[in-house]
Amino acid sequence: MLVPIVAAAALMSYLVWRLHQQRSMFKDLPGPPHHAIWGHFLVMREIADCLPPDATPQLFAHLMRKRYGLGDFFYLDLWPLAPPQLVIAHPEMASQVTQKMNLPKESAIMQKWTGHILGKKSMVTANGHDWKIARKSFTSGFQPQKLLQHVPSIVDDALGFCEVLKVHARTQDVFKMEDLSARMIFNISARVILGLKCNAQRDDDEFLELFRKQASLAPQDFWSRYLYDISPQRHYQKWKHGRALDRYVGRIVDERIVHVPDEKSKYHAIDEAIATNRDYHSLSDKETRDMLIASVKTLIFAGHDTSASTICYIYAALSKHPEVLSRVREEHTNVFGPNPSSAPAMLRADPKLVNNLPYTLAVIKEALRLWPPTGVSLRHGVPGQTLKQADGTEWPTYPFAVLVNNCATMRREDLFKDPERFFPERHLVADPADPYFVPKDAWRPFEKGPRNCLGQTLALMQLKIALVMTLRTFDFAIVYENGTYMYQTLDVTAKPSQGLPTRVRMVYSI
Ligand code: HEM
Repeated sequence: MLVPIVAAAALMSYLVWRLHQQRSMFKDLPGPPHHAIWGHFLVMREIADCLPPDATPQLFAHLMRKRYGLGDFFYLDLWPLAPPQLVIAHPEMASQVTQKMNLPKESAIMQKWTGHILGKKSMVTANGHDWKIARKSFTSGFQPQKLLQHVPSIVDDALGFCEVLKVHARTQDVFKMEDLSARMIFNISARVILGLKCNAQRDDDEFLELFRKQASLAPQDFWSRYLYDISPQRHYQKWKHGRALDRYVGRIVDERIVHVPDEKSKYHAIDEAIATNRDYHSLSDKETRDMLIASVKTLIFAGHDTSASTICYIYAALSKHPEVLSRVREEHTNVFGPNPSSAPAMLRADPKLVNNLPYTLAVIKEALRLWPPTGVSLRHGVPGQTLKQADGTEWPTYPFAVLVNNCATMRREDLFKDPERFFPERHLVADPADPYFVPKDAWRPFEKGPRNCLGQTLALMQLKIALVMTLRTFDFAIVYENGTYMYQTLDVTAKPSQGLPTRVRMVYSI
């Protein structure tokens, strides 16, 4: 009887000591009101209560800054459920973390969210050698010049999307735009990256289904992202679907290794990566094959998920801002002529036309500012690496998880005048004296530095093409009912709530 009592007392003493040690770490650090026992849990609960339960936590930092008048950075004590955190909400400080120090990714935590989908050595979560090899292998396939050659096939996939929209326009039903746009972008990604023609837009495509099964097993709320998943059944499902996905992608990779396109001009991103590794490594090497498989999964998943939500945010914003819609339509008429059905042929003949759409680009940028699909870069502090303020004060990055919260930065009033307003014109202002001028490094939905988004040129290109193909042909009505509205939910990345219920009407017959 005595042994369990002593053991329980020892455990209690240890926990009290740990709690004290952990909470005192925050004594002199800037942050919201701190509780000696609860740390910042009470603050977190207060902020979470302002939002729907399934809202993405990437907005928390913005709301916290506003409510407690916090500065450019602050610390959060969420032990024992989450690691101690340093939150950054300022462009210059974000640059220190992502460019100057280039702090390593917080791989262990990120893998809890995405490891079963993308693999342990995914380019997004890996550090050091594993990251370098993957990034180097795929960089050339995403050069702007190389991507222009894919414009005709992107146009074809966007036309397929229009065909499906036409059916919805005829039936006047309400459908989930996020699902439809994800299917289009999935087709585009598979073609551009792998030279693979999928039919995700109309059928239940096996490749897309495998991804979706894995994504549905990702943590769906804030805390479960940090907690260990105790369900053996879910572990089994992750393992089973993961193996099926790896086999599927492995077959595609093996096929491309054997059947290299005859001309370099026909290379897709996977062919560029294989060519790079043919020069430096043996392609039969398991490590190289695993890297190719993990990278393909990462590129397809990271690419289609984020761009699909962005299209939704743009349609939602345009449905509320007819003046912006008129201006963007006018730009499309100026570039492609009055007949919307001329645009596909013109783009196929001259892919560079996609670079002549400054206002369309400004619309995309404004949607990404207000609703970034991945608004936080999660890094790990390093001993000796400190955050420096303009007055020379230094603040520790270690032992904290460092959250570069671009979502909060891009809603700052001192950086973006009228931050809650959807105002694409701000991205066209060149005069620094203009109050709407966007300061250097303040717009960062693709992050900056060596770990910035590899696919940003492709993302912007496919978004512009999708908008050219749809905006003059359809009117989009966003139909939330019973007092619901659009916000960003947490579903691996941030997605529009309820998949963005939409009804379309054809305004031009194609
Ligand atoms: C609107 C669309 C997109 C947005 C907003 C976006 C945003 C981002 C952000 C913020 C990061 C940094 C993440 C972090 O620091 O943890 C990132 C990384 C990455 N993105 Fe994107 N992305 C988009 C589309 C794409 C596309 C189309 C692809 C490829 C097909 C892609 C591939 C990647 C890859 C491979 C990385 C990891 C890069 C590295 O760590 O070296 N993304 N993206």
